Amino acid sequence: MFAILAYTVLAIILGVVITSYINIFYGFKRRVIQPIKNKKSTQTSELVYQKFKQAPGPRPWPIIGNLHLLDRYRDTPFAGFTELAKQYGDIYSLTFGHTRCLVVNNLELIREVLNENGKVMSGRPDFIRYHKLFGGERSNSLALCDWSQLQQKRRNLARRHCSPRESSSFYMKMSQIGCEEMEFWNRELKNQLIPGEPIQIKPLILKACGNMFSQYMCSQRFDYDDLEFQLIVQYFDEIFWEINQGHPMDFLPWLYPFYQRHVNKIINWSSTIRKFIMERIICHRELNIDLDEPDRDFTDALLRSLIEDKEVSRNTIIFMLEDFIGGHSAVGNLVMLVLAYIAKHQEIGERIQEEIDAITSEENRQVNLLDMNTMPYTMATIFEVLRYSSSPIVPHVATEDTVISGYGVTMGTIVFINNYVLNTSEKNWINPKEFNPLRFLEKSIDQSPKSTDGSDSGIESDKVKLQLRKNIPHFLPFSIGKRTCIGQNLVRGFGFLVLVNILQRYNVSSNDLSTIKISPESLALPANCFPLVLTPRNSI
Ligand code: HEM
Repeated sequence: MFAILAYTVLAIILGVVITSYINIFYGFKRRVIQPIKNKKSTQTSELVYQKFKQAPGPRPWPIIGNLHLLDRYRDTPFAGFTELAKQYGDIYSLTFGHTRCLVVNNLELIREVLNENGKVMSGRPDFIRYHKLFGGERSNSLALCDWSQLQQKRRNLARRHCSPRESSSFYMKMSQIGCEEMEFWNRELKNQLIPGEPIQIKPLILKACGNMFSQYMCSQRFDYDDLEFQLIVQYFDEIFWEINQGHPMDFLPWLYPFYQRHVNKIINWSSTIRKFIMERIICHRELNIDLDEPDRDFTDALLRSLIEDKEVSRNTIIFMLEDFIGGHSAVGNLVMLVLAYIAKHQEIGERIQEEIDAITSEENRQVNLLDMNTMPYTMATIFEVLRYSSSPIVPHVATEDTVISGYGVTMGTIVFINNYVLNTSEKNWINPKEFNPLRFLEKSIDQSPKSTDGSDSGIESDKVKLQLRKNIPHFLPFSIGKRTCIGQNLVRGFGFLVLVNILQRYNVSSNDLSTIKISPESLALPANCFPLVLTPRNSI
């Protein structure tokens, strides 16, 4: 009896392994057939079909494919991809579980994928976690859905409000909201701060960012001691961390039952957030919308589109608000990282404070968004954090068979865009391992003598005025192409305001630098991260 059972189990395991291998091997070997112009033919329209091999790569194993190759790089998969590129070249294929993957490791290839082939490379992976985070359906999410007409519509709807142009009325609104919120923030901090003692500052920064986003998009702010608000800010932060982590379940979905508790936690975070958005924001706004008046904010624009456009559903707008309000976690985590690097390199904080003081000392005022262009070192520090943390670009998926750099890419292939290699390569940066904001600065074109009215706040180094380097082709923190980040102006604007308003009033340091643990390849910090010491500046 026992022997029969053992043989049956063995036969099942063998059957699973063989089926898995056949499946993986088929994906590994499959060629892509694409039409090309017939060079011999005199008729320009005549097409012939050519078979394209997939990019080279290691032979996959049954069940796991090539996942074992990244075992050493669990926390730094893109460093692993960079290592593998030394063996297989700048473009290579892998198999994770049963899924074919392509990794591209230089700027030309990245452009070929995201710009030239954007139309067929704009899907997203079908991970279970992505569905669970968005009410069971990842197409509800702007960042995790496949490309579609609805997505185009959602992006257009969001663009005006969520990508405010410099000196537009939306930009000025952002500035005002950010500055006012930092006044609330400062009062709250004073209540909590014990001089010289470290403070867990992350929740407070996230609440400030959360309020900036909800005021900007929904004209609504919440008290810092509002328990529901505190909870959703915390849950958004948990989700930001979660989304930035890889998970074995993504490529081995049969592990799902073993991670049921984790998945339930994710479902609870996102459903609590949605309930909050529904009850505390949308419900009473729906009653008050006046279609004859211009839109006050993003929520008005969404509610208007709900009434005017049959394709837009209530779900669409709830999830869009969730996506965009949730952007505050990215900004909060980014600011925390900047503060961490300032705690590690005190001279960086001092140089930012020099820029702040040059602007504010005469007029004794808050820094606002109009000051951003005269604070190049501050912006360079934010960019250096973006470079140094090298936040990964969300993976893309080929929605049709296509060809990249002469290699066939089969439909469903997940494409990893290795921007880590761009950010860390000695070909692109001098001494890339060094944290140095100056790399984002260059001599100012305007070398006019420094004005004497105190308004010139440009950092001077050996009497040379510096300005921010713009359009560095290999620096792509927000990606390029069809699915580029919609929130980048909000990141720059609100991130800048939070940072300068903190440094205007406080010196930032740490009593124990060893507590500052920063994971490479990620902007996300754990919800419970390091404390910092905020010391009021003498001049304030
Ligand atoms: C430091 C902060 C941020 C960084 C580094 C960042 C970076 C990125 C990157 C790399 C992508 C993927 C682009 C691609 O797949 O090619 C992306 C997508 C996206 N981001 Fe951001 N982002 C940040 C903050 C924000 C904020 C604050 C918002 C909204 C308020 C936002 C909204 C979005 C959306 C909606 C997408 C999806 C666009 C699409 O797939 O069509 N992001 N972001």
